[in-house]
Amino acid sequence: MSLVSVNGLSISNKQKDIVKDISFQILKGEWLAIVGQSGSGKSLTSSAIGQLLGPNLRAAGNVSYEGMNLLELPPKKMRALRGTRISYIFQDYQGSFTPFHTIGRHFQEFLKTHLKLSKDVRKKKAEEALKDVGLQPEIYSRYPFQLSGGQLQRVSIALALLLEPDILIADEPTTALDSITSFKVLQLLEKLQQEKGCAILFITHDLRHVKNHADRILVMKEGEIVEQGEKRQVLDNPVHPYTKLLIEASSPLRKPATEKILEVAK
Ligand SMILES: Nc1ncnc2c1ncn2[C@@H]1O[C@H](COP(=O)(O)OP(=O)(O)OP(=O)(O)O)[C@@H](O)[C@H]1O
Repeated sequence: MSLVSVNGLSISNKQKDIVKDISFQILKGEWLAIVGQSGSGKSLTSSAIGQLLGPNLRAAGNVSYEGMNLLELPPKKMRALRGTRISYIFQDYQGSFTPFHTIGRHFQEFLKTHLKLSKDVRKKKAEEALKDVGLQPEIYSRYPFQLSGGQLQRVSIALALLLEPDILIADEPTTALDSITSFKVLQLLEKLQQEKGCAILFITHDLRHVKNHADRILVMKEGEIVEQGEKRQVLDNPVHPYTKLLIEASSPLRKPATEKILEVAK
């Protein structure tokens, strides 16, 4: 069942279209990965869904969610949806935290904005959420700089999932983490996704993560979707030459076709 339906989305600045008339669906509870070369428009696409584009960019088309076009939603309504029904986590998780506020204060303020609960209940909810992402309750009184990258990204996952959103948009959430920590964070994300039933729109460069976790894949190149389908179909029988190159380049057993990739990436 479709949760979000993107139809004819274009993103442009004054000079040109950067994302060009793309259409795709995010299905309820699925893990949809967007892959593609740097600059292909993955992040802009995910930002447009939550009206997070920079002021010099314009999105046209339709992003349908529960009968609304998210592109045209008044900013106040969009802010109310973000964090509750549609959540984000980013590569730059450090930037999501105020350095001189404890982790507990981040939870307190987030919950205060969205729910009417007493301070003690908010604290209890925060500690439970920390436990869900494998962190000790003591983390509540720590400051962001006292946590490792992996711990901090877990906290941002806990915050993003706190109000059980329908969709979590994860824009390269593990790029800044070492590979073992990335692996653990993504395992955790998949476990929570299964428990809570939310869909994940996952932006990544890394086909290994796609192989491990995605249900479906969208391949973007130069602002267009060149291929989309079920994971196995796309990985085992890629149709577009660019998808074939991406897969070839990510295979540890084959010599990366660097020259060809550079040529396609031009
Ligand atoms: N605010 C902006 N104004 C103008 N151009 C922008 C803006 N933000 C991004 N771009 C350009 O739009 C293109 C797509 O950017 P986007 O960040 O979506 O790419 P991406 O596929 O997510 O890349 P990466 O994998 O490197 O993060 C890039 O060429 C980028 O330079």
